[in-house]
Amino acid sequence: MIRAAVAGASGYAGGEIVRLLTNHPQVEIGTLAAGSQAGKPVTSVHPNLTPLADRQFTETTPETLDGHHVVFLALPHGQSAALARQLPDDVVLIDCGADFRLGDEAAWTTFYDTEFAGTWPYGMPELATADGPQRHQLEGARRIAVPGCYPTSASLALAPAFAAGLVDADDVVIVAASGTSGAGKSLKPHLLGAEVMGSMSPYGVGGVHRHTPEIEQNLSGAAGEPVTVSFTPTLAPMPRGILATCTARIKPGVDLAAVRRAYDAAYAEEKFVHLLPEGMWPSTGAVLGSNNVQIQVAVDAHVGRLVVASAVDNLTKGTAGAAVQCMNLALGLPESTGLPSVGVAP
Ligand SMILES: NC(=O)C1=CN([C@@H]2O[C@H](COP(=O)(O)OP(=O)(O)OC[C@H]3O[C@@H](n4cnc5c(N)ncnc54)[C@H](OP(=O)(O)O)[C@@H]3O)[C@@H](O)[C@H]2O)C=CC1
Ligand SMILES: CC(=O)N[C@@H](CCC(=O)OP(=O)(O)O)C(=O)O
Repeated sequence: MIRAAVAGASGYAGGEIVRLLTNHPQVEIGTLAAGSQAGKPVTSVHPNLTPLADRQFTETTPETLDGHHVVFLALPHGQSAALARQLPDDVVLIDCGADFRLGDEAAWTTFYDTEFAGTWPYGMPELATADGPQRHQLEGARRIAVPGCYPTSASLALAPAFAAGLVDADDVVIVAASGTSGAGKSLKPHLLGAEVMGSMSPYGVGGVHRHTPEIEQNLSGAAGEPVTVSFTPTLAPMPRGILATCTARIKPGVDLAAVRRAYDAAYAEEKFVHLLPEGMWPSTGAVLGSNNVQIQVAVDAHVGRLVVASAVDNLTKGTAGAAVQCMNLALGLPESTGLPSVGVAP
């Protein structure tokens, strides 16, 4: 059995990792570490985790995380690097924070207020590049940076078009709506029930959201040239889910059939990323609780733009599902082991 620990297990991302691990046939759940909730019963924070009713959160130290094959880090940004440095090299460390996602130190410094910590292999197995999906970088890896939730949705939506050379690199617009769990569970006055119920609002507007450089990094890798994007996130009155609507200027002569061929080639063999049949459009409800990504494409010939919509559950494929998928790849297990490919509906 693989012994796995989770730091930040009392948070939304950590709780979702634990939920998935309870259904993983080859994982034994070890330390569940927390901050302020250390010492409390696991089910006092995550009442859905019934099989762990006799477990308590422990403190987060290198000692409590010792003795595991895998350690998941689901801590606030900037807190993973210090802890990671104190854990052994041979442990598989999977970081759900942003600390090790970016390759460009200048981009990090522009968008984050902590010191640049370095770059780990990026945990998006299906991400298209000119040489095919990048999952081979994760096979046998001992350090993996799990993508942000918006970058998961937007990058999987657009990367096949860039890898196939169907769109221009300098005219990409992404507007994405996220459920409130994307913001974590610490108290934020603008996220009280009264503020978000029955209301939608953009935030991080004007190219300042920290996921902008992460999306650009992913799409530039697919395109083989620098890609710039205009990204606007929106808060939606729902607990989970992201719907990203992405558009890009399409190259002359590219039609819908060529677009669908490119997306089919990228995702036909993928278990979790699905190009929907023509006429169906992604919805957050259809991917809820699953590791799936739904994608649909259209060509708006009137303005010469490719339109791609994608839906993910921000806590599953957007974080914890990707983390477990990466663990499977790192350890040589079948990639989908323990991961739900069927959502809950309605
Ligand atoms: N929510 C999402 O959809 C996504 C989240 N992520 C990333 O995952 C990480 C966790 O996010 P999320 O779960 O949403 O955040 P939460 O605020 O819900 O959880 C944060 C976790 O970190 C713990 N923690 C905070 N400070 C400390 C500390 N000093 N020492 C030990 N533990 C500490 C908290 O413990 P306690 O509550 O006990 O104090 C809690 O378990 C972040 O880096 C986030 O960016 C990535 C993609 C999507
Ligand atoms: C709704 C909401 O607030 N979402 C978060 C993104 C969550 C995410 O993907 O996480 P990382 O912080 O790990 O990059 C935000 O916009 O900051």
